[in-house]
Amino acid sequence: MCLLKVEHVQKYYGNGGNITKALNDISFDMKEGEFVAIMGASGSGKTTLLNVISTIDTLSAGDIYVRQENISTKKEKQLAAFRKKELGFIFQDYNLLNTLSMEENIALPLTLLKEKPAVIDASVKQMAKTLGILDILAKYPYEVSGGQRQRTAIARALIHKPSLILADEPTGALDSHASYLFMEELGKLNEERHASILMVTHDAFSASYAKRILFLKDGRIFNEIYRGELDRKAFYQKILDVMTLLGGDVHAVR
Ligand SMILES: Nc1ncnc2c1ncn2[C@@H]1O[C@H](COP(=O)(O)OP(=O)(O)OP(=O)(O)O)[C@@H](O)[C@H]1O
Repeated sequence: MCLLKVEHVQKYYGNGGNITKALNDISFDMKEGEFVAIMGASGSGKTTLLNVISTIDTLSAGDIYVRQENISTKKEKQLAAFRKKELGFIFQDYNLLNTLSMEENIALPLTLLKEKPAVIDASVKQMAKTLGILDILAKYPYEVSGGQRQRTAIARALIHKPSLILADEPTGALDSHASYLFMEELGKLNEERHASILMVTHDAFSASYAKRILFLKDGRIFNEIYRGELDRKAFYQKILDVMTLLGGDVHAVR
């Protein structure tokens, strides 16, 4: 079933003679259970695309449907409810709140949805057990390891069973080993729990865990590649090839 439909989306910043077309007629679909990465050079529109899909930012033109519901026409109050219920977020720095325990951090989406305390408690325990972080629930973010913070961020993104997980440069602040561990977790989430994931990244290694990659250039979809039957390493090589083609230089696409 179609989970996300992005139709002729445009986003302009500025006015008069000083307009930046951050998104210039973007259209694509995402099915339930897909894992899609968005790549492209700095300034190509990646974060803007994620922000309009997450309704954090408004569109200049076009429509976005989540499960056939047009989210571009909703009012702010409805949007807030939509974000809380349907979306899970994973940010570069994980955005865990230092004043909340790990348990409270994970529970946050359910607390915002005004779930009953007993339901919250059971869900958090279940999720923490799955991710192997049961023993740190009473601790605070600054008292645990980087890997445990990652797992907590994943638990929080999943606890309310969102339709779509949006990740913006989730490995951006991690070294290569931590990136590997994080992407293994995210990959498992997609493979084993069929989570639908849309991830912005500039990193070919992280992108190689996705099943499909959209390459943006100057606010447009410039290229699209599928993993198909390739194993992850072969897909990684293919991504590097496209990046070279795109930028003339791998480093130009960060
Ligand atoms: N709030 C804003 N006001 C004006 N211009 C903006 C704003 N946000 C983004 N832009 C412009 O829109 C374009 C796309 O920006 P965006 O942040 O989406 O790119 P990106 O691909 O995510 O880049 P990066 O990899 O550097 O994060 C850029 O030209 C940027 O300067």
